[in-house]
Amino acid sequence: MAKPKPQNKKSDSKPQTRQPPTPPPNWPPLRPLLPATDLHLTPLVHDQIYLIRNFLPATLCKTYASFLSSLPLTTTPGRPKKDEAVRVNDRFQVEDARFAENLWSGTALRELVLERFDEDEYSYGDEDGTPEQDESAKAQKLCETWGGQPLGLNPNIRIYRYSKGQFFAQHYDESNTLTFHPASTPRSVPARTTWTLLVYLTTCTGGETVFYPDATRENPNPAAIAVAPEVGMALLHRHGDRCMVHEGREVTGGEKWVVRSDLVVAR
Ligand SMILES: O=C(O)CCC(=O)C(=O)O
Ligand SMILES: [Fe+2]
Repeated sequence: MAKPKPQNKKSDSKPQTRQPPTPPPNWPPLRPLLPATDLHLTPLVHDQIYLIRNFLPATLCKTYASFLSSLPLTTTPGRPKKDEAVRVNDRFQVEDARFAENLWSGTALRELVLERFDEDEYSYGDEDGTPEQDESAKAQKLCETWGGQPLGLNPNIRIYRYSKGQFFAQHYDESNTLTFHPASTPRSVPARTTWTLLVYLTTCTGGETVFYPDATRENPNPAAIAVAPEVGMALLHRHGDRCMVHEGREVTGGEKWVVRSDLVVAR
């Protein structure tokens, strides 16, 4: 059932500004991993939500959840700022360009996003076109899908732990502008975030990430789309102007651990 829409509530995806910067933690290596060839970017809602199952294997998720629980997580206050969504979880936030780069290039993510972003639909090198036409059509589709040329992940890394009773109320995720320093070049470039990345490290009862599609004339009462956290699954969803209203449903059993970043594209 569709829920009433929040009144422009947003998540606070901006990095902290007033506190002194948190030093990057000594993250465990992102190993073992499944090769990109064993993984798929599966559309859940075309052009809006993609899933990558087994993005991180269960053993690595276990290592991470236990490592992350040693970090100084802070419980977000129940009372948000005026235009922020109610969010009750324990959280750790850090600016860490190196970890963001590892999560992008050191895993299958970069390859899936850049090469295999529309596997089901796009057939590279089929009989209908020359290789050159295919390349330029693919490049165009890539920029359309991701909102620009993908550069990497937002160094603003957020870790969430939701225990029983914790949740993230309905909101939109905003696009943020930033100056991005791709690992491959010595220069920084103007960039912006276009998609949210969530990586679930655990499964739990409740705690689904639920999306509420807008009503249309053809479908005035669209069903909500609930994604139950799966160990090691990554979810990408479009944010900014075309973000779907979504929430993190209340966890009713177990703990939900999430790593959050955003896809960064050239402006
Ligand atoms: O934890 C979830 O399921 C959703 C998190 C979310 O919406 C956010 O980080 O903006
Ligand atoms: Fe969100």
